[in-house]
Amino acid sequence: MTLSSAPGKVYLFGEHAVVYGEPAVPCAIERRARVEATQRDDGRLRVNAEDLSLDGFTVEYGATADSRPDVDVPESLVTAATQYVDGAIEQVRAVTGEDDAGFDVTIESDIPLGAGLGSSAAVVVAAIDAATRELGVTLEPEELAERAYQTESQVQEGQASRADTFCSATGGAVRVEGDDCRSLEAPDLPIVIGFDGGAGDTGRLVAGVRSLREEYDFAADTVEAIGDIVRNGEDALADGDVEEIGRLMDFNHGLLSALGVSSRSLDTMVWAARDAGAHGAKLTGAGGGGCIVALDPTEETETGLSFTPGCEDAFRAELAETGVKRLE
Ligand SMILES: Nc1ncnc2c1ncn2[C@@H]1O[C@H](COP(=O)(O)OP(=O)(O)OP(=O)(O)O)[C@@H](O)[C@H]1O
Ligand SMILES: C[C@@](O)(CCO)CC(=O)[O-]
Ligand SMILES: [Mg+2]
Repeated sequence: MTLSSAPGKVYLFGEHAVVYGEPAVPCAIERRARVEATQRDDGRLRVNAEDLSLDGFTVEYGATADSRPDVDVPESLVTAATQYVDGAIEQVRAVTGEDDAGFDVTIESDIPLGAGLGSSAAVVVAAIDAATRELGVTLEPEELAERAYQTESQVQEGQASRADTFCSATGGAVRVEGDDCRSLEAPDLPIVIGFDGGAGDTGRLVAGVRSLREEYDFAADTVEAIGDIVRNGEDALADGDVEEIGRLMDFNHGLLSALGVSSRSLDTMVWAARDAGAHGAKLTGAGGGGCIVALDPTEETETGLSFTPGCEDAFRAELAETGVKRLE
């Protein structure tokens, strides 16, 4: 049996635009997905994902595409639930050359699903790491990130960046532009997260931005302008200028909102954070619902958010210095 964990992330700048080759700066946070893998000798995959619904459920199915999951929940939920883990195991089989390898996989996660904190990337990174090690192969973080990216890309129908998976595999703050992925020196940031209890579908939100961008030149310009914000943000990060970082996050949120990926509750939380005196606030990740990220060294934003109708949870997040962790 092997056990690996990988962190979630927030985007300081650049989600969505990063899919079209603009740079982005995500930052890993100490909220983790833990994946345990044990090899089976019958070639089947059995996934136990307690956090996927309130009750949790176990899915057991074979190595072939037509074998039906043994679970009593709607088909769409099963598909949404299993596609990232399926894709991860496919990568494990490809990288190890063990096409018939089967696994019992158990997932436990502190990262809310579909909320912009990179639960999919964390689960995929931890799953590939645990299952490859179970077969005696240990991947370097870069190779692990690349394999995890292939999985996200497949699930998001070819429309994914390397940002979430690279950040989760390596930890810390990173800069991703196309296939150029590197670690960044970042100041210790006072990150506060607000969560509306909801979720957005990454694939659908990415598709929405893509069609806007194809239809309107000004939407394509908006995507490019997000790239300009990121470049300015890198300078502000290098200078440790938290006020400027916050101002740029505010601007970034406005452009994401223009691209149609915010929501009433995300906007409400962003304004609550600003009213509480945060340096800046924006949605994080794909949007549609889920989380915002704000910067505030005082307690005010966390307190303000916790009294904001529509905000289900407000908490401080620490930077995760380490990406994937090999626990057993
Ligand atoms: N604890 C978990 N157990 C099993 N699968 C999970 C778990 N957490 C996430 N997943 C998988 O990831 C999917 C959610 O990924 P999605 O990309 O939509 O959201 P996210 O990664 O949380 O947010 P974002 O991509 O915006 O940062 C779930 O539908 C499920 O397939
Ligand atoms: C919306 C997006 O930019 C981030 C999702 O966390 C999609 C991606 O980069 O693959
Ligand atoms: Mg995701």
